[in-house]
Amino acid sequence: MNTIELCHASVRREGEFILKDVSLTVKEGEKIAIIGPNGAGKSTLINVIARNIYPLWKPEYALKLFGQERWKIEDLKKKIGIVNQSLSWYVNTTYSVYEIVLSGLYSAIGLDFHHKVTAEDDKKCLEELDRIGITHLKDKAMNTLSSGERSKVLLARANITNPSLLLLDEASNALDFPSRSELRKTISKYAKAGKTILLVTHELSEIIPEIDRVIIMKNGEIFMDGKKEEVITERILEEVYERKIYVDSRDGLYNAWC
Ligand SMILES: Nc1ncnc2c1ncn2[C@@H]1O[C@H](COP(=O)(O)OP(=O)(O)OP(=O)(O)O)[C@@H](O)[C@H]1O
Repeated sequence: MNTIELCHASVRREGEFILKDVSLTVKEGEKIAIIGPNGAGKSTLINVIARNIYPLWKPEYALKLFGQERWKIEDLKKKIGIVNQSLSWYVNTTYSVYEIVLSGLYSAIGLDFHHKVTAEDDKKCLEELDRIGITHLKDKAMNTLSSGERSKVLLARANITNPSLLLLDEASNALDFPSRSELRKTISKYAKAGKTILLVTHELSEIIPEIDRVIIMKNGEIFMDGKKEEVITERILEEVYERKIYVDSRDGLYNAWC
């Protein structure tokens, strides 16, 4: 089964197309990295898939998720875990880390009087905090955390429903070296558990060995989509970024600089 079938998605903002007729099929269990210059449309694509943004209507436009076009949004949200920079702003509140992670179960940001927290929900939250290594932050207010700590909370929140699709848009924002390494290991575990993963990143070193497909976006379009070894080359990256790029790889991980 395909987890994502997106056909002919276009998004226009302020008179400009920021996504231009993009089509994308992702098979169940696939792990994909999406790279490309700033402003290329990566986050827009992720937001279209998460149904946070609705593309221009045209007869050929379609978005099927998990084989279905129509979804009750609350059911869909439980199947998709998302980390992005907008969420990073939204969670910057006086809610505690525990409340923010737990509220992922209810597709909310923070707890409200109508959220009935069960013992099972509490257990899931504590497990997730432990998995990401942030149990010690449990009672801290979100607006007192460092950026890196906030990124870890978002990752825990994204996974609390045990979603089968993870959309990770610059999830490693502000993480230090050891935390990045931990993040790689965590994503690797999610990958081995069979989850479908779309990882948007500027850091090629985050493209874990389990990711074998890489999509490059440029100017609102898919510039290239293929096997990691064929896409991450100096020649292709130079064409995309329009400058001299050096690529190195070690132990299955890549690094690029210019
Ligand atoms: N609401 C909006 N109104 C106007 N322009 C927008 C809006 N949202 C996005 N854009 C523009 O669309 C383009 C694509 O944005 P998007 O965030 O998808 O890029 P990106 O590839 O994720 O970039 P980055 O790597 O910098 O995060 C950018 O030029 C951005 O300025």
